[in-house]
Amino acid sequence: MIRIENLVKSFGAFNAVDDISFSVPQGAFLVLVGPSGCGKSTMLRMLAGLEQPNGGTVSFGDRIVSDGNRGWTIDPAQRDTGLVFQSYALWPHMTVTGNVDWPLKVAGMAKPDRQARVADVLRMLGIEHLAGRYPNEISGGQQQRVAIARMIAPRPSILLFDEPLSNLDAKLRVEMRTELLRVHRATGATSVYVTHDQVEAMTMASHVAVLNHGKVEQFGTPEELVQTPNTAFVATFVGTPPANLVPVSALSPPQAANLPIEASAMYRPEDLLVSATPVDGGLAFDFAEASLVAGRTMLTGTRDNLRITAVVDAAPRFGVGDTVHFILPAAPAALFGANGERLS
Ligand SMILES: Nc1ncnc2c1ncn2[C@@H]1O[C@H](COP(=O)(O)OP(=O)(O)OP(=O)(O)O)[C@@H](O)[C@H]1O
Repeated sequence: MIRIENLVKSFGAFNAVDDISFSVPQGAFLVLVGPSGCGKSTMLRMLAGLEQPNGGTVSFGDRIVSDGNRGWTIDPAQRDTGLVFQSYALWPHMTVTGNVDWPLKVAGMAKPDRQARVADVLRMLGIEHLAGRYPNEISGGQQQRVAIARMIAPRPSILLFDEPLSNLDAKLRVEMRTELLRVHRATGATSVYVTHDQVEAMTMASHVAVLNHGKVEQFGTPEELVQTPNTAFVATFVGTPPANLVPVSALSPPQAANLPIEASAMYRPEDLLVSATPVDGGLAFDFAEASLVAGRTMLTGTRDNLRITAVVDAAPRFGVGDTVHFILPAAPAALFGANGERLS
């Protein structure tokens, strides 16, 4: 189990991590997701013991490993964690085997045990045929597999990943997500995974912490975040495509009736319809783009600073310069106040 209580990390007067608390059970796949600068990497570095918190605690199981209130933290090497970064950071002068063997050697494992363990993890990552190659003789995706093999070889009980797939091309990223989850399950470890990509978060996580400005906007399962977003930020950050948020002041009279004028209404893309001709209660937007998604059409319109997306079974063909009329359901799926808090 990982328990984080009232964790704070400040750089000067600025709180990069601002009083964060949550816990996940053993075996969880926790994803920390949020926009650039929200404090994800700082959180992960505190879990790894690379950064000393200024307040609060981090516990692994029953053991407190960092205590910001008392000003101490257990050394990274003594925390039973493994860390993989975006850059693979393999040792260039060592072969794949040498790289994966190194942490076992440092841990004082006997040679025959090391050989067996290296063979095991190379097989687990599907890279046994690369054992004798040097890092500059293998691809980026293969290097990342080696980095992951090196991390799991000493059997850490907590696996920490900092944007591990961001250097890979789109197709490989999708394949590696599945691979990583397989490795996570095979090791039985608890994983913490940092990404700014909400799709990665929603497809991989058992638990998600959505961070924004050093705070947790919402903590929950991917389903909870999509079905019941607590804030306007979460509503428009998660989901493929994310929900639409329309200021009540921009709605047509039938939809706006009885809603507070300063609020924003949430509509799910799959609850909207589109029309090429004006419709009572419809909202007129400039056509922006359309694409096919699993046999349905995803259609986006823009107007001033507003953007709205519908996913529909069939849509007329629109071109640049056309007006699209979006038809909203009678009531929004959720309502958020001016400061982003959920009203209903
Ligand atoms: N050593 C440091 N000194 C001063 N400020 C720092 C330091 N490390 C991080 N910060 C600041 O703390 C905030 C959080 O940084 P962090 O790297 O944790 O964000 P992040 O969510 O991981 O962002 P990204 O997705 O861009 O990597 C940022 O505003 C950053 O500028």
